[in-house]
Amino acid sequence: MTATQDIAISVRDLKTFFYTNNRCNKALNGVSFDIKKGKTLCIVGESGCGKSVTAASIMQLLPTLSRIEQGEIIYHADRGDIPLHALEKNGRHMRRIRGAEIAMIFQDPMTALNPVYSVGFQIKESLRYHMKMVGRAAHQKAISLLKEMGIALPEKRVNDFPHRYSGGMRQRAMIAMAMACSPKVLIADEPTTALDVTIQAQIFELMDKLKREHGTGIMLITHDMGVVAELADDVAVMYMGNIVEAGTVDEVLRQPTHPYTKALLASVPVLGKGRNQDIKAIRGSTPDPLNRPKGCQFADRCDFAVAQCQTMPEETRITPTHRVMCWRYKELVPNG
Ligand SMILES: Nc1ncnc2c1ncn2[C@@H]1O[C@H](COP(=O)(O)OP(=O)(O)OP(=O)(O)O)[C@@H](O)[C@H]1O
Repeated sequence: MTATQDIAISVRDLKTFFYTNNRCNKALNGVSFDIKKGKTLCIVGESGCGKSVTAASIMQLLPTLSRIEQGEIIYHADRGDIPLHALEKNGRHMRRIRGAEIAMIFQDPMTALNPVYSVGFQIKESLRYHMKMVGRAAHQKAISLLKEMGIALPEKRVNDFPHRYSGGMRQRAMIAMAMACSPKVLIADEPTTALDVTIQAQIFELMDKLKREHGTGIMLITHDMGVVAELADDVAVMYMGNIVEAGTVDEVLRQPTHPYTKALLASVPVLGKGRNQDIKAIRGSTPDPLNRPKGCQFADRCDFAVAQCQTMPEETRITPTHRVMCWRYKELVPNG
């Protein structure tokens, strides 16, 4: 078990729903996890399972047609616990926390960078707003952040506009901006999907360094099990708005228990195993979120489904850190 002082954000039984055309999509249907200080939590799962909605719920950046229906998001700040779910999303308190104490990086850096201002101006604006740092001190800080992110000639590059940066450099600039105020938590939503693999590796190395040297708690959303193996301390596997399995990276990758986790792992090639490995795509597709099956959401695609799976499985703890939502988990525990 993790001591409370080691947790940066705890999410408990979070339910976030979308309301469109008088219909309700239970995008998050009771999600619980912790983002620990100085650790990386990877959230994995297929498209539409709720990864981005989880991030948007924490940041209080949900679209207008959605809302948090139930549950808690507690930010354990040095000054005390702050219930983020209860803060007004555009209120002063949330604006002070967002970007400064909890920062986010996106797949597309232009989501965060404004094309009409220089990169340096944007970093300095964040330093001014959140840290009251201005003038020469802010300028020097912007340069040192770009340098820390591995941008060559930062004294010159600080004055460039984002369009003069390459894709990888923009991503670094966005991380520099996110890190400007030394956030306690960094939420990264598929931050390297659009980049080539060498740049991808450099960005991940950078994030790992931030975690080690600044004690930043990282929540990394990814499709990529290779990235999980490389970077995660903890893993949460999502399917249709539920965390179906969670645990330490060793538990989830070495002893996957939920049929969905097993299927996800079987669907990716393993480096070093050669060309003849048995790679299996997960059969079927995710159900219509507006017309969900009654019980286990994965049952229709599951090779182990039985009649009991027509009712929603309870969450069971296999170890203090490893939990699973599957009626048949006991039969499926490796060596179990
Ligand atoms: N702006 C929106 N309006 C209506 N429904 C939405 C919106 N954004 C997300 N949803 C719904 O919420 C659910 C969760 O979506 P979410 O974007 O979190 O998935 P995801 O796991 O991040 O997928 P991806 O990997 O494709 O980004 C889906 O059913 C999706 O259709």
